[in-house]
Amino acid sequence: MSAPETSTIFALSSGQPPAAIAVVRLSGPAAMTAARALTTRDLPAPRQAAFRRFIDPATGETLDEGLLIIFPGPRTETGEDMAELHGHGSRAVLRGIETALERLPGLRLAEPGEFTRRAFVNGKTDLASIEGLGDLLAAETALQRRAAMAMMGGALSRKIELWTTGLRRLAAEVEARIDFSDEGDVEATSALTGFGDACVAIADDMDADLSKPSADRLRDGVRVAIGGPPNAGKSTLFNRLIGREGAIVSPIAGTTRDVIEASLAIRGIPMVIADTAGLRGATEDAIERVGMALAETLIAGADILLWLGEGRAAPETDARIIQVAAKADREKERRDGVSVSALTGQGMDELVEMLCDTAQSLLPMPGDYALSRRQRTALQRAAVSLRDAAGLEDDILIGECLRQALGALDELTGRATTDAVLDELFSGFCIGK
Ligand SMILES: Nc1nc2c(c(=O)[nH]1)N(C=O)[C@@H](CNc1ccc(C(=O)N[C@@H](CCC(=O)O)C(=O)O)cc1)CN2
Ligand SMILES: Nc1nc2c(ncn2[C@@H]2O[C@H](COP(=O)(O)OP(=O)(O)OP(=O)(O)O)[C@@H](O)[C@H]2O)c(=O)[nH]1
Ligand SMILES: [Mg+2]
Repeated sequence: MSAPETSTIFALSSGQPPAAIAVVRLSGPAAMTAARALTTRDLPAPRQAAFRRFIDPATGETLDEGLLIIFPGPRTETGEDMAELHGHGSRAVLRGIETALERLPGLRLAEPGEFTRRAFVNGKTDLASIEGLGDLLAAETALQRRAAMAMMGGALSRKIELWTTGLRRLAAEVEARIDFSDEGDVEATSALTGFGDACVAIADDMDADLSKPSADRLRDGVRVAIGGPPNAGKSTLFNRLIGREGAIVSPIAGTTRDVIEASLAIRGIPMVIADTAGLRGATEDAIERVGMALAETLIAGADILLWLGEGRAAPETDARIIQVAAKADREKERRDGVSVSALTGQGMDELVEMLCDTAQSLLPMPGDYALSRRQRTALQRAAVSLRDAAGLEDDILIGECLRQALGALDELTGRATTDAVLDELFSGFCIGK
């Protein structure tokens, strides 16, 4: 553990001024004396809001009036002494309070994420939970919020602890064997019944987590492409889905050339819906040809394809395909897929329902966390090392694999993380968090 912090940090933790109320937080050894210096009367009882005037200790001038709360460490968010001034959120008030604080010895403005970083350094939280907090701060939809809350609440951290405990036990077994192997007649670890199985069981558990939907889809939205031949009604459907005239509609075949994207949440599910150029065998128009190539690329990389195929087969794609029989108000004969008229709205509820059900299956279950790219790569390395360990004969090599797996897990919790990784992570946070 590193040396205790000597500096006391402060920052506006609420939204940017002007605002109704502003919360200035302080954390560090001088938090209490600073709170005392800036307010009238005595410090209130811990964790109880009390009304005070906020004064500039240099001049005695009243800057504002508001609520003061003190939080004596170590049972605080950062583990240090903390205080909060809840004042009025004007620029002038904030400038007055910040200037007064800055002049006090040992106080300085916090860096982005520095409160959270102190919580981490003081063992109040681990990296997985902090990544959950970062996701929560960025959450725009209910689904994102639920996944972030699960991660922040320690659902992944607890799982990592379980794997770590299991791995340490296996590693200790191997170490003991290596130590005693000079004394002869010690069975190799690989020959022990259950050792390989125990490694594989943990790796399987990790892979089960890795096979779940990733945070990318949750953060960026499920990619939905609308495709089909020219004039099929793709742009009309696109406009109906996004609720505005985002794409040009016309009776001329080949109207849409560019990919037109809209990000939105439908029934709380984040999606990026893309309208594409109509696909047809041949065209004389060079620009339309480029548009068709763009459409094909986009369809190939989509998660879901709404295919307005009119009997034609969809192009190569890994996307889940939903067949749409468009212009249902006009075309009366039975066709494959959901009958929809984007013009009249007929069948739209059914289509949206199918779209949402399919999108849902690509996203984490409500209440389950989603792994970030950083977390996935670390966990993948742990699982691979474990499977390696299960297949080896030599105890020294087995021990090395287990150490590597443990190292990968330590990166997830932050037990073994470089300053560069921490800098990167916390720099994405706001000042005051
Ligand atoms: N006014 C205000 N609201 C806020 C925060 C804040 O700092 N100030 N938060 C800022 O993030 C969030 C709440 N997070 C918090 C996290 C830990 C502790 C805390 O005191 N933890 C202690 C004791 C916990 C307990 O009593 O069970 C600890 O962990 O030891 C407080 C707030 C959201 N709302
Ligand atoms: N009756 C009826 N007409 C529709 C419907 N949807 C689209 N249309 C008409 O069909 C024509 C083509 O519609 P678009 O939405 O531009 O078709 P598109 O598939 O985007 O065509 P391209 O961009 O050229 O590939 C327009 O005249 C629309 O008004 C529908 O549900 N019912
Ligand atoms: Mg179009």
